[in-house]
Amino acid sequence: MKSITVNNLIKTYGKEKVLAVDDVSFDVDHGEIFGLIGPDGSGKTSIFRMLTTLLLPDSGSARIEEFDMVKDYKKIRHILGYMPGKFSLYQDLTVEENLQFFASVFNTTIEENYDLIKDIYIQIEPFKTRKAGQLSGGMKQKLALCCALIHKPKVLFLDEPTTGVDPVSRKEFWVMLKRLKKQGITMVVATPYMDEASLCDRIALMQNGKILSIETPENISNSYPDLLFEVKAGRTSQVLKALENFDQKKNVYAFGEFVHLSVDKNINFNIHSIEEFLKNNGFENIEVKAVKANTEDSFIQLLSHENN
Ligand SMILES: Nc1ncnc2c1ncn2[C@@H]1O[C@H](COP(=O)(O)OP(=O)(O)OP(=O)(O)O)[C@@H](O)[C@H]1O
Repeated sequence: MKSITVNNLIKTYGKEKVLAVDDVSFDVDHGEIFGLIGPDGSGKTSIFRMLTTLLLPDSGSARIEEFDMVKDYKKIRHILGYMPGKFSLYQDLTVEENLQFFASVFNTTIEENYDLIKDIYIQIEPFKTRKAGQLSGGMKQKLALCCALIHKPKVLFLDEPTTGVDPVSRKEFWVMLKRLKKQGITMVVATPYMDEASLCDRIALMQNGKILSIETPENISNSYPDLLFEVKAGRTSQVLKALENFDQKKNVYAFGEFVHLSVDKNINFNIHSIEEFLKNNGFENIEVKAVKANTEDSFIQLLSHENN
């Protein structure tokens, strides 16, 4: 049996029937970290709200462990933890009071389940008398995770858990998630960060309420269908503008300090033609290298394919 099974979920909003989730199906194994990746408005939060029993679907079904999302919603609430994107904490309560509150909602105590949160809680324990509203972003996030874990859930939903958090805290957060995975907890994580996507076991790439692909990060990169080049020649914005007019380009976009340029694999293509083109357009110190696509490149490719 899978930990989560989702079948043909559809969700619309309002009289206009805005289609937020469009026939979405996927399943998640026990102890898997499953990523939902997509731009704002692609439907991630709506899926989370349905699976955490806070919102009814128009149609479709889902099971969390052995329970039906609609019929068994009360049982599901006992076995899932939810860390919503916007803060779930009571800003005027202290760190310890927040944790006690969440424990009492589930008829448990901090002591009873301390083992599961220990590694995370010791990092914020020195501030246990501080109000949650006065914590840094990284500490708030650790407290929110402790609160979501305090009743020992089997399944954990994390909606953009690292948005607005500094890079060091983001890294630490993923170390914590990997530890929870070792304890057998199933996790579904929505994130807009592509480097985090590659830390998931499998990822679903989403756009306009639909899942475009579900794959391991490695397979997503390996199945990239085009040739990909990394280009540098001075100011990225100028290189980008020039390469927009490169005849053989499929996609061209900024990628950190580089420009990434993709070209159809099936045409007879010589890498030197990129350098020549840039030289003819007045660029100097040109560096061009063939590179392997990562998750972000694959996502851009899938999106452009969908939009054409
Ligand atoms: N309560 C609502 N009423 C009307 N439309 C809504 C409502 N909630 C979401 N939507 C719309 O449904 C679509 C999907 O939104 P959703 O919040 O699920 O996406 P998301 O991927 O989580 O994006 P974000 O990260 O911005 O929350 C969007 O077009 C959004 O405007």
